[in-house]
Amino acid sequence: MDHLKWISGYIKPYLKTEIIASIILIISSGLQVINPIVIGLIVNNIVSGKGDENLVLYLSILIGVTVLKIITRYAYQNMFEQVGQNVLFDLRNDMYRKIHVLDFDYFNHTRVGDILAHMTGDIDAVRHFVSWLASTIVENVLWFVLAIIVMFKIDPMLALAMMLITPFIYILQSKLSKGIYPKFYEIRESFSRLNSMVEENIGGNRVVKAFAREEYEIEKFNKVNDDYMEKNMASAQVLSTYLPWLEFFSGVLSVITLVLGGFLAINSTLSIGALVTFTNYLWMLNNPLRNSGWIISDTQRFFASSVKIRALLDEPVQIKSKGDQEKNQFTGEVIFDSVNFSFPDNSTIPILKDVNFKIEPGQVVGILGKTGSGKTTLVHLIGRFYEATSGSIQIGGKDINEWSLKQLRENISLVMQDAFLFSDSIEENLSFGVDQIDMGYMERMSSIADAHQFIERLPEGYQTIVGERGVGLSGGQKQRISLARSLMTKPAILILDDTTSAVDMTTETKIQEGLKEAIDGTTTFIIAHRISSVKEADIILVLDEGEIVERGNHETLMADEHCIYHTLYEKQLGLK
Ligand SMILES: Nc1ncnc2c1ncn2[C@@H]1O[C@H](COP(=O)(O)OP(=O)(O)OP(=O)(O)O)[C@@H](O)[C@H]1O
Repeated sequence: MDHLKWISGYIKPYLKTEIIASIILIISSGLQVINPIVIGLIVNNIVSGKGDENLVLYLSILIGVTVLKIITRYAYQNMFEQVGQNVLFDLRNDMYRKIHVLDFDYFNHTRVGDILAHMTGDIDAVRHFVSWLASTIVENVLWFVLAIIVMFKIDPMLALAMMLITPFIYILQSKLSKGIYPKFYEIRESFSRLNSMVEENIGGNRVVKAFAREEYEIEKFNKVNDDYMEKNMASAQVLSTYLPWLEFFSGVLSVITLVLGGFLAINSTLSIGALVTFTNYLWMLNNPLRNSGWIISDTQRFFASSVKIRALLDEPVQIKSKGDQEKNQFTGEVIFDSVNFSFPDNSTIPILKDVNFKIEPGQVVGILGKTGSGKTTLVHLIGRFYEATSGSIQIGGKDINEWSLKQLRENISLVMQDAFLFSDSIEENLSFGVDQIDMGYMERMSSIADAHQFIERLPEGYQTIVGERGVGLSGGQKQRISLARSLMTKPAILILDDTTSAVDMTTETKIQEGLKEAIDGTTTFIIAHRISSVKEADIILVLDEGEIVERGNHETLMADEHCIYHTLYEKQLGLK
């Protein structure tokens, strides 16, 4: 019921169409009652020897009703499909929107394949319910109820005899309903696993090939595929247990009509015409019974899919935007005051411990430290991708929570470790964060990132499509485009997370020279493993197991021969 209430919220904007379609559906179902009565009248006329009296009228009614039934059925099916498609559109939009507000943390725990399964199979189960299933349920219930009412009017005893089977039908239907729901839930789970596996294997196909693990992966896939097949077989098994019984009871109705109805007709308690009418109504009773198995199964599929979709839509967002939306001048001051951080799912393991620093606008900060020491996590806190567990962070003179997320992130450019480019033209990739494209500026930023020259050499220059459906780029080329993209937004704070790790030293020096001019006035955090990348920074922070263990500039840090920085410098120069 809860799921019905939820989906009715999505139907509400299209209530007018839904109501008109429902009225047409009721009329169409009502029309089903007429023809059996008319056929009964024709038969009675023949039996009583009245012959073709009113035959033309009766035949006209039969034809008229049949045509009307076709028209009304076409009309309401079309209208319900329209509502279904609109609901599908809105739901897909809401899910897509939700994906964009969910935290980094959600994606740390959720497989992409799961989300894709919700956005395809699950959402289609909902559309199927709104477009077809809901109206089929109403239609079948109407047929059944109308047939019973009319049958009671014609011959209460025969109708009552037919009603005797309804308790059995009810028991069968509720058993089927209870039995099939968990099966569908398991199918959806298994389908998500299957999806994730395909998605991971396509993404990681190079690793699979490099390790010659194709057979192993195929075997792994076969297991998941087997599981999916088994789950489907299990649901088919439940259906095949109950469907023959529903079929059997619908057959019993025919037997009752023929045996009891025949007996009553022989005894002249029931006219032949009434018996023929009864036999014609059998279809209105039989069909809902036969359909009920599929209807219940599809409804449970809708419920199982709704659970998945609603779990995504209701997923709590930890990082909420509290501030106002107006565009504020943003200075690049960054203050960390006793900041501690642990990941929500691993709250006992501290990742950052008592981090304190104050960075003035325009300063360049180098962050060094062993792998896993917390460098990336630290800069992720600046963009509020995670919330500090304790302590406070001030950006641009305000507590970080007082900025709206939009304001904050529009003023911060983060070049991530893995340079991700969209399957689009280079121009589109570069202008991702800006509203208006200024080609001159784009080329200048690309030159600073040492990307302009190689872009110009590509088949279609800035219009070249890159990524999945375009040309392939080297790791260093992707990094350079990604750096140019971040410069395009003229951020107050620029964060470069190992951005030049894949470029050679000469290119790195060239980029550094260009950056000096481009980032003038921009607070810049440079995470690096090479000392050459941070040597010229105003402040260098050395992290070790989440703590800042050394700080200063190149000269002051080099003064201490025993410090980590000094040792690292000598190692990188090959002196140690
Ligand atoms: N989503 C996560 N959930 C739990 N722990 C995580 C998560 N992401 C990172 N960690 C852990 O946090 C610690 C710090 O990771 P972080 O990525 O900040 O290190 P890093 O210094 O940037 O490393 P690298 O130089 O290799 O990029 C590591 O021990 C890592 O295992």
